[in-house]
Amino acid sequence: MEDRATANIRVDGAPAEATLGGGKLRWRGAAGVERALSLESEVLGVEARGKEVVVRAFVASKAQKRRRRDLVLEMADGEGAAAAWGERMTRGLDSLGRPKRLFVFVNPFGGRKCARKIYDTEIRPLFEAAGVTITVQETEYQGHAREVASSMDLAKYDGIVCVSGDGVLVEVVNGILQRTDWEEAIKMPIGVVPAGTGNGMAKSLLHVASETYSVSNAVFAIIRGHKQPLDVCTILQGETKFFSVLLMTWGLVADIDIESEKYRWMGSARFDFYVGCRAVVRIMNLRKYCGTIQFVPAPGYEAYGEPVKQVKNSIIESLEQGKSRLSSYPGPLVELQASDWRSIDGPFVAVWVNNVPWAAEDIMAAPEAKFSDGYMDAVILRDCPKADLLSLLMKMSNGSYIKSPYVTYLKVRSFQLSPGQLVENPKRGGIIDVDGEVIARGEGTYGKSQHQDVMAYGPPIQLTMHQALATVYCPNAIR
Ligand SMILES: Nc1ncnc2c1ncn2[C@@H]1O[C@H](COP(=O)(O)OP(=O)(O)OP(=O)(O)O)[C@@H](O)[C@H]1O
Repeated sequence: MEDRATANIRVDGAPAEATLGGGKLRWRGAAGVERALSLESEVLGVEARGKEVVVRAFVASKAQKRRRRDLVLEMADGEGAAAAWGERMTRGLDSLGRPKRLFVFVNPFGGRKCARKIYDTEIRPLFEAAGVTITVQETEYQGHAREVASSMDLAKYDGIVCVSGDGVLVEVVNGILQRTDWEEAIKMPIGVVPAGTGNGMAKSLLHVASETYSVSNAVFAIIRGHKQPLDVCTILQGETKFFSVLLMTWGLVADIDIESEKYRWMGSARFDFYVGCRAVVRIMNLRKYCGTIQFVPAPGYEAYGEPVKQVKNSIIESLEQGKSRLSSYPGPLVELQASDWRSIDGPFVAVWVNNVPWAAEDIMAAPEAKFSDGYMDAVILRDCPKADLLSLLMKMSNGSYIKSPYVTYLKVRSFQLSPGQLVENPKRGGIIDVDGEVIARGEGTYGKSQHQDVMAYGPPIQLTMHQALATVYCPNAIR
């Protein structure tokens, strides 16, 4: 859109002169006020209709909330001018590299069970206005998104969208990485539209780009098609592997979260109330877990912990074994020296390892986390007087809790958790949760007898980062 075009038009019945150039459509409105629309950041699509050009816009108002608006330009020079302007603007939009064909997962059971309604009322109309061809797949059971992502014909689509919580996103990443063509497949951009109870990724992407957290802003980010590389963490225990893009939690927050599951039937408001009460109960009867963590610190964090004399580097061993079997993604190929490792011994109140800043839309667990820096942000809480703990948890809503003297916050390349039993009850273990799913439960924890977890509680669980392995749609260039 280097060249400039002008035309006499009528907008909302009032005559005006319009200019098209530099990626902007400008015109003088009825009161003589100059108006402008940016093709890149405000226009969804364009259509020539007889003598008219309809510009489907999504504009930010003073209150910052974007709204749909159709601008109808009536061309004084008739149909030929309308067709030429329609084509010119369409060429301008096409040059932006926006996705045209999207595969959309909708989890009808996500969050408050209204993802389907959100899709019909808020999401589909925006995609339609942008002329995006959509293929929708409702997820029918747990693991369905993973299955589909592991076998679908990706050549038919420009991107995959998850209208869900973080759970479906994680399934899609895991499904893609189990493909034999994973190396190419993982380049497929993935979009997230928040429609679950845990929407940490959508919140992180919108917040870092200074966009308001909303369904429509998340959809518009996908339509605009900006992309952001995303680190993927391989979680490994022996032969068992799992890929994570959000966070691992052990101790306090995992306990509150998982023990609250059984009260889900109560509905969201009472569920939130229950989580609050549960948090207070957990603080009153604060649990501390034995265990050890080991890590390879990022540059600048070498002073944390104690040097480790002997590390059995099973990360590399397991990944090397995986490589020889070929096929799916083996995990990152890292060369870590034994001398790089440091360790911290328990007891621990909580350990959280994060890839992105927000763990949910109201919990900023790792304010320093970056999407593709190749590091995890580890948060360690070893002890904290009960009197300070509630206020510390409250400050998780804006991330300021990391300033507490009881919190250790550091960036690491690799991390190993050897979870132990409760200090006050050696017969009882804890819960390890990755991206909202329990991966290991110790003896005596809630749900132990009902579920077979993917990993065992006790043996070391290792986390290693693969920098910028995946790609997500984001609102605009992220710092
Ligand atoms: N039709 C379905 N029935 C049951 N489970 C489903 C269905 N579709 C998806 N799931 C599972 O629901 C889980 C959570 O999905 P999602 O993250 O979208 O919602 P959520 O409300 O944020 O859930 P959670 O709070 O458990 O994280 C995923 O593991 C997914 O596999």
